[in-house]
Amino acid sequence: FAKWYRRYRRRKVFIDKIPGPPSMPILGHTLKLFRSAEHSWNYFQLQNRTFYPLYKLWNAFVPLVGLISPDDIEVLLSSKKHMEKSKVYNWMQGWLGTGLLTSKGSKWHYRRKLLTPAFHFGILQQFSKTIIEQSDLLVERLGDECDKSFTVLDPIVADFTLHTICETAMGTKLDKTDKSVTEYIQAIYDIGQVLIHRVGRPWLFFEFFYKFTTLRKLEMKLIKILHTFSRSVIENRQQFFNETITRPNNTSKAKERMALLDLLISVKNNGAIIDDEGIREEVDTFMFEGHDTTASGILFALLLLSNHSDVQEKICREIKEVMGYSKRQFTFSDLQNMQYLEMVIKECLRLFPSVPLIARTTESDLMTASGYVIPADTIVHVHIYGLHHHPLIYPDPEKFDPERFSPENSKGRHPFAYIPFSAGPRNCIGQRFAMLELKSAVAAIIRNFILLPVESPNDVPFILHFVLKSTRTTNVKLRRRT
Ligand code: HEM
Repeated sequence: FAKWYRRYRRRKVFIDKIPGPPSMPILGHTLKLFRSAEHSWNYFQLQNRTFYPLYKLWNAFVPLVGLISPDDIEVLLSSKKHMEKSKVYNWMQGWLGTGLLTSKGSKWHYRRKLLTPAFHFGILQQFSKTIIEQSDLLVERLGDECDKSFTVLDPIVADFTLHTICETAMGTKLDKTDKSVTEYIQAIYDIGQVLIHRVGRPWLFFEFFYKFTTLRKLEMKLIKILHTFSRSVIENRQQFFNETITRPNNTSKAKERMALLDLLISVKNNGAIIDDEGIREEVDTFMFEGHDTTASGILFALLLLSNHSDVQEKICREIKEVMGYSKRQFTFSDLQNMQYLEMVIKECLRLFPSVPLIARTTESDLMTASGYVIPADTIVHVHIYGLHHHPLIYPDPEKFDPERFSPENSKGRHPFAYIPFSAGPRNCIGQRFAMLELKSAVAAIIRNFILLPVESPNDVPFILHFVLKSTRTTNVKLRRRT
């Protein structure tokens, strides 16, 4: 008890030093904070706007602070010591196991080193053909929506990103008519809701209480749907792999050119430390991270563009400069040459970062650049959305202005002031893949359609979720571009 009390006192001194409302009793505060996922999103936003360089949530019993200053964020994210995610990520383990997103220590090191080559520049070049083909299919699908009073984009875009990640990283073509695809996308949304619901109910933090709830039963049902889907993807590829690749090729050169699932299967076949369950957890991790985040990025980009016809015109002009009057498909290098489009996507991810909040648990005391000593075992939030919208960092932060990312205007920006893909050793392994997919989809859509507004991006009602989500669908009007 004496040890616990000493730790509590230290945390209390730290928490009391941070400006903000007085710490509230945990239950009252939690009920207030988590009345709904929408309410908690607004509460986080308020904290971000009001306090600088850091804000506090909860109290010394469960110390939780949020960093806002880029200098402090740099100290945390670039540290090799504080790489462990916060405890909330553990609740994803029923679904994702300890895949790359949720693992820690030597397991994370081994897997990160193993999987990094699967996102090498050369592999991306290989994938680009599939990504561009899928973008053309997306355009074909959207063609049916032209001239309607509005189109709900969410299911169409989620379908595109799931097919793209499966056909590239997993080497598996999904059946367009298969119902399990829509079931899988819905299950990912629902499991996010379940986990967020749990975060807001402190009594459910205890496994003993949680395991008797209907929420747990729902979680188990969703996990079954998710695992059945990912296992079918693995079996499919394993069969193909065994039939076509008879002689295992274990050279590092061969591994460099392998897509993610092939790499995992070949490593397992060659007796390295990964088993079927290990492959399953990585497939689940990459299918989730690799489709939900990019879908959110594309949806918000299209919403923004529908409200900014001038930016659509500039993208069009750039496409003409790169392609001339040719109607041929884009290539990897065409997309690489579209620099203005890249600035637009970067600005979209500033305003609507697909992963709005990340969290770590400090392993030992952490001295921030602003002079606070955050005690060990504190949950530390990096509210990426709050950082990207902070008026001290971005003047007129709500304005959509792709020129912020021109080479001249980017000069001198703090490297940790813009972190849609996080930063440091645990940054997003799929960021180049994501940029390529976003560019390909947006370029193909703008080349073929004029987007007209149905709603404003300024009043999207967000909810607290792992991926940036609104309570509403994303709607635009599509007209064929002549
Ligand atoms: C617009 C799209 C994307 C955004 C904004 C994004 C953002 C992020 C962020 C912020 C993190 C850090 C998470 C944390 O610290 O908790 C992360 C990690 C990760 N991302 Fe992405 N991501 C995107 C697309 C992708 C894609 C396409 C893939 C895979 C193909 C991917 C795979 C991963 C993985 C596996 C991790 C965990 C890395 C590790 O901990 O070592 N992401 N991503």
